[in-house]
Amino acid sequence: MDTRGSGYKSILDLVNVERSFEGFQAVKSVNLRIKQNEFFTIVGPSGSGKTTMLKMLAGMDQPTRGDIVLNGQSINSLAADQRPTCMVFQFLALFPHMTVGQNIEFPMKMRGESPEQRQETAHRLMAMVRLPEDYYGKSVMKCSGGERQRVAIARAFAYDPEILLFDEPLSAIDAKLRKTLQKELKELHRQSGKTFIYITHSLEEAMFMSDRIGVMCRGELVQVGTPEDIYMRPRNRFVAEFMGDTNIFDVRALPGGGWESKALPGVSLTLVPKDKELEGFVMVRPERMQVVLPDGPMPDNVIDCQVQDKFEMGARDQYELVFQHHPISLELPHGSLSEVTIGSTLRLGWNAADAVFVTE
Ligand SMILES: Nc1ncnc2c1ncn2[C@@H]1O[C@H](COP(=O)(O)OP(=O)(O)OP(=O)(O)O)[C@@H](O)[C@H]1O
Repeated sequence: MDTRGSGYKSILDLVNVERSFEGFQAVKSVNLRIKQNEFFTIVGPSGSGKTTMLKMLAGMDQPTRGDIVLNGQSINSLAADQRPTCMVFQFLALFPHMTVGQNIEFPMKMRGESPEQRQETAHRLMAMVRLPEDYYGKSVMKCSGGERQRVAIARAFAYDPEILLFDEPLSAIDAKLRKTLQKELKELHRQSGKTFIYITHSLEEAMFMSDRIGVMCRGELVQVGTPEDIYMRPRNRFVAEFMGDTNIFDVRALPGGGWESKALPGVSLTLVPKDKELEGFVMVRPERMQVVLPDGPMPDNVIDCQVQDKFEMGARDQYELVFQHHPISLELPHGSLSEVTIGSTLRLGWNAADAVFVTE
């Protein structure tokens, strides 16, 4: 699939990039154009080829076919240390016997910068990643996980790369600190003007941080788009289901008008087809389902469901229901339906505009 697009300045172009391991294609003919200063996130199930992609961009692995083009020049044959990229890992490769300052200064030392120059830059980078000034002489072994991650990010910036590559940098960090670091990384991206390419298993993190998201499945880049595109306008059923809970119904146009679904027998549906399709699947996100009240507005589609379970998820409540035997998901702000009991009947509905056509 060609997801290169046009009309903007790209820093990195992947042209038919493939990587095979003894006949097994871990990455299949990927075409992608990454914009300068973009925050681009790759998501996908385990084994879908995300790390293999990132390693090829870093020069730690080579494509078996295709070209990686940086600022218009192929960099396939450039070694990792000659590329303007730097990788930040989940299990950060800091030097344990060194101080925070020495770790951050390492790339500058390799470049032969003077101790004064190095120290000045190290302090500037420490301030940038919000490390206290007196941490300069502290052993990294005495830093917390979050502080070490900040040291690793500061050191990555000390290489002064054009592109920073992040392989799940926050996955080993607890939820509260992760949220803080996500905000800081986003701000760092904005301030630095560098291009970030990021891998995460957290869809929430991807949605929160990225300008665009690329979804991988079995080595293929199946969709590239803004977080809203990917969540609300998934290209196929895999992306719809991977990017969050969803209701999926098979649908067919009826000869006399209206639609039917095997999943919802006896219900005549109102839908707005994409591209004059006569059958396929539609997706309705659980938060787009509405509870139909006797004196409230009537959505285009209405079904009576039985409540099977309720899960309180902080600010949101999730409900599992069934229409006959078909599972239905509903998500509401916490406390919206305090009187509903398990086993009771709830009238749900959705508007035609909230049902998105997806291919198999
Ligand atoms: N050096 C290798 N030799 C053989 N197979 C490999 C090698 N590296 C990766 N693979 C295979 O390529 C596929 C993609 O691996 P990759 O690590 O890129 O996936 P991933 O999407 O990053 O997974 P995860 O989310 O679990 O980290 C997997 O099936 C993996 O076993």
